[in-house]
Parts: sequence; structure tokens; C-alpha cells
Amino acid sequence: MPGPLIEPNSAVGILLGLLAGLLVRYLLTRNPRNHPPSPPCIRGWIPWLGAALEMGKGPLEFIEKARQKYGPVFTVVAAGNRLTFISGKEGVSAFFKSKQVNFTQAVQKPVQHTASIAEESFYKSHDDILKMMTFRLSHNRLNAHITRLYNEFTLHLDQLSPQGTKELHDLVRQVMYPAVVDTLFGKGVCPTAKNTLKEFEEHFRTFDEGFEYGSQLPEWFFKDWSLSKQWLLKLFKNIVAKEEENKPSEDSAKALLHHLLDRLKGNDTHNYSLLLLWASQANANPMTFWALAFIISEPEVYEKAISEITSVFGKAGQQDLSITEEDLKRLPFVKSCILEAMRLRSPGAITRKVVKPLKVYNYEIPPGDLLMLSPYWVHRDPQYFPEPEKFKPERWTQSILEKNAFLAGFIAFGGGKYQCPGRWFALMEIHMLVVLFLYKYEFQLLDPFPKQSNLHLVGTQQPDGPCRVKYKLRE
Ligand code: HEM
Repeated sequence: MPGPLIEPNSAVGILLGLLAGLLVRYLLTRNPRNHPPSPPCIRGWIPWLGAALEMGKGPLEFIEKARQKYGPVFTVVAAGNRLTFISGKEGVSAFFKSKQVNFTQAVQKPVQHTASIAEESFYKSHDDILKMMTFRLSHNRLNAHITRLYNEFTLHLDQLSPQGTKELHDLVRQVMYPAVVDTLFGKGVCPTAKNTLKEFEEHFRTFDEGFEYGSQLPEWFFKDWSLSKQWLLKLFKNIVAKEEENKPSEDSAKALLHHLLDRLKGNDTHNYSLLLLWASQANANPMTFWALAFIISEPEVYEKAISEITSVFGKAGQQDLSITEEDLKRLPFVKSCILEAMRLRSPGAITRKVVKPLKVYNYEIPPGDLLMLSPYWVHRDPQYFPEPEKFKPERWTQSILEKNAFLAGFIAFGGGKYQCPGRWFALMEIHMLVVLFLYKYEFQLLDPFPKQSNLHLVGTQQPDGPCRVKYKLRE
């Protein structure tokens, strides 16, 4: 009997070859330039505005719902921008390490809107200022600030009434703002005296509260915000003119502001000074509030923090302490509480500009997109932080704190080359102030512990309701 025309083995081979050919053709023709597809896109239905209105109602929830529906990378068209959100390990790594994304290009326009710094001046000065700040506020130079800051904190704590009822956030602001500006800008350089403070505080608060929208949209949309911004810029013009004449010549006697002026050599000095003031206050203040609120609201945590403080300084009360860097190292539980509060209340989003096509998760993100990463949601990824919603200071073991290392996935200060240059100073000042408050005062929370307001993507989360405390000097 004649055999088959084609052997069964070679028939299978031909079939497989055909299938492979078809598959290759399908893959090539599906996308003629052989590019991975763009990420799924949420456009809304109104031209230009896109999904801005829907997202504006509750941006934090909006992006998390979109992540659950579309996966770890998706684009939102909003107010003329394409915002591409990424998450997960691959996303975090691309955001901080990829050469296809750029920090300065992402923040240039917001900087121009908020402090009227022209594009050319910003690109010329930015990296130089960042280098100066990273150096001046680095971990091994904290000693240069610690004694002055401690003296300022105690001075302003002593001015509080011995007991009272107050919004915890206001209590923190009342001490932190004057102490920190006197330390970083020079004693008495910014308004800190009672008679000048009120007007300044009102303008600064309006500026800070409107920063998120003021940084994105033209100034004429926000009249009050614009007035406060102009008031602050004028104030800094006068401050800078005076400081240029009076700044100390010795390096060690200079405050951070003087080093900034040295770098800028007369260009846009008052504009950058305003930005420095904002950067030094905007996150550290609310973070101190949250750290104290978390500690006071949980009796076991509160007790443990007090017992740690007592073990270092003796019975908590009114004795004059002198807190050194070494003392702070002996208070790891309080520091763990601060880092855990930061994890839970960190900024809703940080940003980079995509400057060349960026391949991530089998998608290609086009140049021009703003790449968005949410520290707030990364900190709720159980791969990094098991039981993410729980306030668990124990996650921050002493060994990690001693090495000045953060836990993997902790990005409250951003990351990569453009990580917050003030992070070591911020941790030190918050640590010191929380310890001083707990050492000197007894607190009782009068309102239920507030959640974070879901209305903000930029900066540390704000409380969504009152958080009053009864406070009293310890005997
Ligand atoms: C708890 C307090 C603070 C938090 C959570 C925080 C967080 C951040 C974050 C997330 C960024 C962006 C990083 C990135 O995109 O990768 C940033 C930038 C920055 N931070 Fe902080 N920060 C804090 C305190 C401070 C303090 C105390 C200062 C100054 C004394 C400061 C100065 C700055 C400056 C100047 C930048 C911009 C850096 C640049 O333009 O390259 N920050 N911060």
C-alpha cells in the first residue's frame, strides 16, 4: 500500500510553522510600528476638561478605583494634561530609576505658577540649589541645627498656656512654624513676633491651602490665593534685601537662607526664598500633627512612648532637658511611630515628565505624559506592608532605624536623585518636637480620631474633621 504523501511528523511541523507565521504576522500587523499599546485611558466626555471634574471630587479614591479596574498603569486626561499613574514594583522602579523620565520638566510649570520663577532661571539654578540643600541638611550635618532648634522649640513651648483646649494642628503650628523659620532663615528674619505673625500666618495659610490648584492653573482663577502669593513675595523681597546686606561672612554662622542667597547671586532670590519657606513647612507641620494624633489616640502606644521618654530623661515633666542627637537615637519607639504616621498619611502623588517613550508593564507611555506615583497607595500595598491600614510602629525595627534606612516601599520623601533634600532635618525636627510635647504635656483627645480628607493629591494628607485636644503641663 502506498504510504501517505506527507509523513505525519512533517505534517505537524508544517502546521506549526504555518501557525507560527500567522502569529508573527498578527503581532506585526496588530501594531504596524511594532510598539506596545498605550495604557488604558480615562478621558471623560468633556473636551479638554476630560475626567477632571470626576477626579476632583475625590482624587485619592478615583485613582485607586481606576487601578482596580485597569491595572497598574492607566492614563487620565484632565484639564488638558495626560496623567499616567503607575504602581507596583515595576512601576515604582521605572518612576525613580528610568532615564526616560525627568523631574525638573515635571515641576517647572508648577514652580512658575507658585513662585513666579521664569523657566530659564529655574533650569539654570535648580540642580545647584538642590545640591546645596542636600549638603546643608544632610544626615551628618544635623548637629549644626539641633541646638538652635531645641532652644527655639522650648522658647515657643514655654509661651503656650499651661493648660487649655485647642485644635492639635494649631498647637503644632504655633510652636513649629516660628521655631523652624528662626532656625532655617535666621533669628527674627521672618515675622515671628506676636504683632506681625497674625497677618503673615493668614497669608501663608491661604497660599499653602491653595497651592495644589494654584500650581496647576493660571493665577487669575484664584483671586485670594494670588493676593496672598503677591503679599508673601513682596515680604520676601524686603527680607532678602536686608539679608543680602547683613548676612554673616562665616560659613558656620549662616542660616540656610544665607546659603541659598549665596548660590543665587541676586537672581530671583525672593521667589526661591518663598518656595523654601513653603517646602520647609508644608509637610513637616501636618506630619507632626498626625504623629502626635496617632500616638495620643492609642492608649497602649501612648503609654509605651511616655515610658520610653521617661527611660531617657527621667520622670516626664517640666525639668529643662537638653536634647542631643544621641538622645534621639535612644528614642526609637517614638521615631517608629512618626515613620508609621508618615506611611499612612503621605502625599497622594508625586510626578515626573516622560521625555522619551517609556515601556512599562507591556505598555508604552508616550513622551509628554506626566507620570504619577502615589506614595499614599504604594504604602497600602500589602506586598510591601502587610496589614497596611493598621498603625503598627513595630514594623520599623530598631536595626533599620539605626542604619538610617527606610523600609522597602516607603516613599514618603520620594526617591531617586530628586528625593526630598530636607528629609533628615524633617525627621529630626518632628522627632524632637513630638518628644518635647509628650514630655511636657498630658494630652486627651476630645474628638474621634480623624480620617484623611480625600480631596488632595499634593502633599501630606489633611484631616477631614476637627481634632481637638485637652492639654495640661505635667506636674
Ligand atoms: C515630613 C516632612 C516632609 C515630607 C513628607 C517631604 C516630602 C517631599 C517629597 C515627596 C518631595 C518630592 C520628592 C520626589 O519627587 O521624589 C519633596 C521635595 C522637596 N522637599 Fe520635602 N518633605 C518634607 C520636609 C521637607 C523639609 C523640612 C524641607 C526643607 C527644609 C524640604 C524641602 C524640599 C525641597 C526643597 C524639595 C524639592 C526638591 C527639588 O526641587 O529637587 N522638605 N519633599
